Amino acid sequence: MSRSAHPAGPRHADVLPEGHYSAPPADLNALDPKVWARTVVRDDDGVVTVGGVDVVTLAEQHGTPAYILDEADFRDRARAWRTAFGADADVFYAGKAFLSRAVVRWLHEEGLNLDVCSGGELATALSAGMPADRIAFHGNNKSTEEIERAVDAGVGRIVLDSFQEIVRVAHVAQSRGKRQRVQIRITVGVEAHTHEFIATAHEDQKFGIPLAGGQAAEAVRRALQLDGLELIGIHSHIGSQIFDMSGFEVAAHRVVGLLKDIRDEHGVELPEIDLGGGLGIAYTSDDDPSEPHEIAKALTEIVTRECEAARLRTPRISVEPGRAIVGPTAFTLYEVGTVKPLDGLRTYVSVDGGMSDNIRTALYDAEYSVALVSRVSDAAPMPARVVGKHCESGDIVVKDAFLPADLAPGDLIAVPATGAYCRSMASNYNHVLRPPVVVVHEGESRVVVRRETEEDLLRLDVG
Ligand SMILES: Cc1ncc(COP(=O)(O)O)c(C=O)c1O
Ligand SMILES: N[C@@H](CCCC[NH3+])C(=O)O
Repeated sequence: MSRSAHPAGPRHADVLPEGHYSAPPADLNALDPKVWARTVVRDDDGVVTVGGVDVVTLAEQHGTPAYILDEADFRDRARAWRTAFGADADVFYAGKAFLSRAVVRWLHEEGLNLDVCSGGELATALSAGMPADRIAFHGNNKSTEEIERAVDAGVGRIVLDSFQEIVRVAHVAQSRGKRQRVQIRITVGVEAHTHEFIATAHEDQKFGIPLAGGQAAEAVRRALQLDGLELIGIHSHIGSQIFDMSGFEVAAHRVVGLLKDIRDEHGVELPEIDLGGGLGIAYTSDDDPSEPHEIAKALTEIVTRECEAARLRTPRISVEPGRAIVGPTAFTLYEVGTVKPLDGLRTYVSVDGGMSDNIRTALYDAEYSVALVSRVSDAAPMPARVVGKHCESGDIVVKDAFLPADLAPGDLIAVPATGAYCRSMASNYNHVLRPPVVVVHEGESRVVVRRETEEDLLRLDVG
């Protein structure tokens, strides 16, 4: 790594630029355990290590940018969810957050189930040995071919999302002489306290069947009549990156209300209720997420209380955390390419990736943290913006950050909490190659998803 001198010029502003800046952190070299994977520490020589491997070695061996995933942390968090919910509930990891065969094996070993939402995720899950009966198949527009594959594989449940799908799944199951276990996803009319694009239980959006106007009750009526379906429960997912449990409380109240109506109308008590995922994680030191045992206790109490009030047997609960398991377990390692101080504004730090490896900042105005990880620095904090290499001014990875004023090309910086929805939403914009996922564990690193190559891109271009 070369380290060239930066041009003279203001490297820290007296007046902070517009944005979400608070006072600079007391110690820029400190790594807040809230946002970093659990085995991350700074060595005596100032270099950050994770899983016992230092970031300079990781960059040399695997290149940058790279997603670095802490296996021990992933397993710990998965196990904590499993233990918190206990034997009377099921935890389905939401594969959309990040899925690879290694992840599927860890989930299997740690006793979790898996939520998939496309044929591609289903194929990954099955190819890595996840038993089909522990897979839930989601999606608001599953193709007939995807439904056939799911039914043929014997998935444990298909979550029905529309009236058309009720008929399609019943038809496919019946044509195979099967009875497919299904849940119906409903929208309960909750405005979750999160970004508009990731809230999913208000009525004016594409997911689920509205409770309002009796549509959900009608969907249940139809599903109960079809021989190809075994209706096992009702599903609700209210959104993502949520800290406030009150949305789940309202959702549980309304789902249980529907279970009661079903009992009264059909004389059937559906045995399961799925409250989806959506639990928030810390992206910056300002975020305070709950622990899995607190979430499990709160959700179980809400459902039990609502069922007692409705004189229903408490159904088996399932949840679908994605971000809360994988999000904190990884960071993205970048090399600084250019450092551009803009007078009276801030310093633009360009890295070798960008919106193609993390679209969340551009898409949701998401906030991230960042730290210099290849060395320590005693330099003053400078207001900075970490940007990528794409031909797009919105190509921002970390919008408002402080980095040390002596930051220079060749330094390694890392953005924590990028385990969820970064690799899984990565693109090839500008034909930039998607980074690898490197797993670190007990002093070893290994690639579980390799870096894309130009040959990969050219192979797709058959014209
Ligand atoms: C149905 C369903 N379940 C689970 C999840 C996982 O959400 P999160 O990663 O926020 O826990 C999602 C995504 O929002 C989802 O749509
Ligand atoms: N992809 C989103 C969340 C949507 C999750 C799936 N419904 C994110 O990065 O926050």
